Amino acid sequence: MSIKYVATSKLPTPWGVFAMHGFEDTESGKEHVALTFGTLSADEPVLGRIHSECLTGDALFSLRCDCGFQLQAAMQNIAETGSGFILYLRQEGRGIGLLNKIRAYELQDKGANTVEANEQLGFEADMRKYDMIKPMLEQIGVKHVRLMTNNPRKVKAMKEFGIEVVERVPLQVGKNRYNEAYLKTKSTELGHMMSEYHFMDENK
Ligand SMILES: Nc1nc2c(ncn2[C@@H]2O[C@H](COP(=O)(O)OP(=O)(O)OP(=O)(O)O)[C@@H](O)[C@H]2O)c(=O)[nH]1
Ligand SMILES: [Zn+2]
Repeated sequence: MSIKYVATSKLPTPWGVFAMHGFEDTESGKEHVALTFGTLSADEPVLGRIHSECLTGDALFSLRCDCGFQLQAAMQNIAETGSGFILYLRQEGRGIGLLNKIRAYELQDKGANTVEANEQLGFEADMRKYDMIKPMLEQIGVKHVRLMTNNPRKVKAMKEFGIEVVERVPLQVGKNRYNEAYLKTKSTELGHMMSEYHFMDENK
């Protein structure tokens, strides 16, 4: 993998003005983004999130998953803390791509769970790789992280790449009647830590 830093711009959001840093994986052609807020320290732990692309949840308001709610909560937490980062990684559908995710959703509409659907399509449950994290964090100057996630695989991956995860910060938001079974499968089959999830108010 070779990750090339390309450019930085401002990204004004409802939670404040982030900086948006663009990266290219020159081997795969994938374009990744790092958002940063405030001044990041290389010596102190920084609040951050590694977020995998979910077009349906992040941009199309889907209630099938928790992604969009987690992204918003992470941006809000970072702004309230005064500093932090989000690595927005273009590995849609846990690495199988958007169209295969729609195929997987079709199978889930017929009764498969999220893991079974991937397997019926010939994929592993989670195909993501995290080797872009290290060069991206190097570019934004982060070495020690308070990681917002419920996913133990992300914590493990960061440690494998030599980044210290000082703390795992739970990010359990957006539970609703459409993603309840999906969240349960993430917990039982993929090892996610889910103890603090509460139902969202869908009328909000
Ligand atoms: N293949 C597949 N991918 C899904 C499905 N539902 C959501 N996804 C993808 O799962 C990924 C979720 O990524 P993250 O938001 O980083 O979350 P996570 O790995 O579950 O861990 P957290 O940090 O706890 O949120 C995204 O790439 C989604 O597109 C599904 O049913 N099938
Ligand atoms: Zn999602």
